Amino acid sequence: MFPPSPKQAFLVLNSGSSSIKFSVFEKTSDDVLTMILTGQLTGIGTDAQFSVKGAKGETLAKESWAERDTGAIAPLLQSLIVWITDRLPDTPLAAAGHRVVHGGRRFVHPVQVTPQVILDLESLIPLAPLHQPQNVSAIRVLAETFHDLPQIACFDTAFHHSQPRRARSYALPRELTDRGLHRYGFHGLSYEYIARHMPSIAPEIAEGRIVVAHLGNGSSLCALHRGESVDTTMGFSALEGVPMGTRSGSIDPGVLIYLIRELGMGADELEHLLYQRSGLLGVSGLSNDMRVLLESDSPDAAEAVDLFCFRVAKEIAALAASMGGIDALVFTAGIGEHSEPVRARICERLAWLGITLDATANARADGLISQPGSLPVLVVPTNEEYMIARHTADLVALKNVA
Ligand SMILES: Nc1ncnc2c1ncn2[C@@H]1O[C@H](COP(=O)(O)OP(=O)(O)O)[C@@H](O)[C@H]1O
Ligand SMILES: CC(=O)OP(=O)(O)O
Ligand SMILES: [Mg+2]
Repeated sequence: MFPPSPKQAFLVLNSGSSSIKFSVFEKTSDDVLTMILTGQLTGIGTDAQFSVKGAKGETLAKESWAERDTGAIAPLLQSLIVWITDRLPDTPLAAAGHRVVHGGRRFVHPVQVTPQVILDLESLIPLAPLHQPQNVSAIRVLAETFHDLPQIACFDTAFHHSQPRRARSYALPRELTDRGLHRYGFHGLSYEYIARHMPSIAPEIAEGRIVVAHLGNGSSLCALHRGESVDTTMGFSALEGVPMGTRSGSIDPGVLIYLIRELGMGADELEHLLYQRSGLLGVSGLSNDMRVLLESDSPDAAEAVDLFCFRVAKEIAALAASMGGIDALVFTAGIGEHSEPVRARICERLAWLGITLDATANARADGLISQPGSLPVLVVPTNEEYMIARHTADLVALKNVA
């Protein structure tokens, strides 16, 4: 008999465009990962707010970090790391795991970060300008703080690697496809978490054809068959697919040619328009936050919500067509998990697919929310941080890097 391996702690960072989500997990000798604290730094660049909860949901911190917020992510990350390390349990920190949005063609599995990996990730910044700089920044700040701490990069794009070529291709000349101008897909850690947990949540449908709607500030949908990604709405960048908080979603490329030629827009202006000024914010002229739009009586806000629901319903049907049918629909992420009216409106549009929601269950939003006899519709909370911790712990154990 080998002695049980000692406990290890893992720090997880999920750095987004305007927020950093973080968690600390503890791994016990039986390889179980338990979250011991989780928090977020939101509103970066406007009015940073810091909040942390413990394992039982108790509040450990709720502070305004507005006066240290210059919009730059590195100093905020340094403060965050100081806060976390002061409260780490006795368990030694074995590694840090990061969500990295774009893995390009090279990274199709989690990898240990090396100086070369950092350079490779930096070269992918143009493909994910809203996320990748923050992801790389988080890796650099941690490397400066903990010189010898192994860091593992886990990619949003990796889970979609299983897709057939036809789902990953654009109808472009072959030489451009061969240069990497193809569809990658994102939110893979979220879809992987859902796919892994479906067997325990709904074993009778877990191996079937499931459309997962990850609706948050960034939104995409994924067609899962036998637990693998076979198609998804985001493509080369995190712009394709449904409209999002501030992103346009799919748009006729002719519009872009028009904007360049007739309105004289340059690449930076176009990027800012499509990533930051469009989507729910652009249509409503009010906010990127679905909660604000649902509470507003402005017709433009109502139009933004309607456009969002219409486009999500259309993509659900499109992904069902990709799989030759659909056995279940799953809602997840900020809007998917928490917005009863948005789920109801999307599902109303899909009555023809055999979907009828149970209004009481939809209000409760816990597991199955459809009526008996309907195509099953579920709400499943996602947990990208757990998935990152799992990959990080597995890679550390495999390589014995800690
Ligand atoms: N109760 C709610 N009703 C409607 N929308 C909500 C609710 N709670 C959160 N949201 C939406 O979820 C979004 C954040 O989702 P999240 O998955 O955390 O996004 P991201 O990770 O992309 O930042 C917010 O912008 C907000 O619009
Ligand atoms: C890829 C992406 O859109 O991520 P997020 O939802 O965190 O913005
Ligand atoms: Mg997210």
